[in-house]
Amino acid sequence: MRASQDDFENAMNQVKLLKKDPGNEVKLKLYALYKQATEGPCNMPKPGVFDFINKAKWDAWNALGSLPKETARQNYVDLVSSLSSSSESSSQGKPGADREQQEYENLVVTSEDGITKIMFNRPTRKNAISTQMYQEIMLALKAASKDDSTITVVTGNGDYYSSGNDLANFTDIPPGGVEEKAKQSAIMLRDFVDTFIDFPKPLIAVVNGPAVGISVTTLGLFDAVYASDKATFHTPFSHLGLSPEGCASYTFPKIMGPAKATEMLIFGKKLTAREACAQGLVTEVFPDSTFQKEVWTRLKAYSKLPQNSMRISKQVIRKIEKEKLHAVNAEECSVLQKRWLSDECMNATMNFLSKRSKL
Ligand SMILES: CCCCC/C=C/C(=O)SCCNC(=O)CCNC(=O)[C@H](O)C(C)(C)COP(=O)(O)OP(=O)(O)OC[C@H]1O[C@@H](n2cnc3c(N)ncnc32)[C@H](O)[C@@H]1OP(=O)(O)O
Repeated sequence: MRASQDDFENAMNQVKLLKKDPGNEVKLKLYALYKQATEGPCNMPKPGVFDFINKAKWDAWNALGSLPKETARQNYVDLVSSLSSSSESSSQGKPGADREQQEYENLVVTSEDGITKIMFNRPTRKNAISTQMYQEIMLALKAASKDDSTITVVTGNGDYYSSGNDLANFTDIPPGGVEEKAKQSAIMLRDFVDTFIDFPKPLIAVVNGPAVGISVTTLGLFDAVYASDKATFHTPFSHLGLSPEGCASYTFPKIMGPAKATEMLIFGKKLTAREACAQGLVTEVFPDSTFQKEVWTRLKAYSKLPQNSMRISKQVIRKIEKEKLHAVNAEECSVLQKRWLSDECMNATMNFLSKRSKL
């Protein structure tokens, strides 16, 4: 089977996750295959002999001759896949060695061009948010709030932005029983949402695919939301015996009006990206084929705007709401603490985990 554009884009993301530097030779090969796959045969003038780096790159690309774009794309995907598996097996052979370098298990966090990017990285679980991942997201946001970047971006690796709360979180019951679990979860959720409410810089969501549950509700706390036209927005709280969180009980009616918010938050209506944009939850929708390119070009331009001015403007825009949002968050968490103990919620969770239901 030929590698699709999605496979190619996933492979490009995978390269950033490699735990071990693959070495210059492999990096040149990756560069050449990438150029061939995206631009076709080498079309650049040959760099001078003393321009060592660009000449090495040119040589590698030129050596691919007239290799078809599709074959280059496939070879790129295959090469990344072989690198990913060998880097995984070598890290398994040296427990702890690579762990120190990788700060987060479920996120990839990078800082470049004035932008800190926090990428959910559990693609095989559709980026479902495990208990550990909630903690990591809070840590990453707190670090981003203090780093040199001007804006912070949250996105997902793979085909989903995030499928929301990992429903297996509720299977890890502490010695205090389910009541204790519900209490701990409510505390964690409150801290988690508070971190978004208090985030001091422009916070942008790059919604690369479907979003579910808490990954949708928290969008109301972002400053801009850019979505691929493949993204959908789904808050199936009633189906799960739950109630809204992420301050959506306040932000959604405010953003889209109470009637539209009811359809989403009570009846679980799933919105397309264009519908979510028409309702004001999404800032702008892009065709999936050009999504990453268009959004990152724009974000790079925004990131060059004066840092202090952007911070202060955000403060002015949000200040009036902060106290209200914290109160809403506290109330939602207290309601959910009881909901998690309800038969409706427990049955829905068990049905999903025993594979009897899906959204
Ligand atoms: C503690 C604080 C709580 C805060 C309150 C938050 C509330 C919410 O976020 S409510 C929303 C919760 N999310 C869901 O109910 C989504 C459940 N998932 C699904 O319905 C489906 O997985 C899907 C529609 C998201 C994707 O379907 P499909 O494309 O068919 O992919 P798979 O189901 O095969 O998914 C692959 C793999 O990942 C597992 N998985 C996906 N999402 C979750 C999840 N949210 N929780 C746990 N596991 C998830 C899925 O079970 C598959 O696993 P395997 O079968 O073992 O491969």
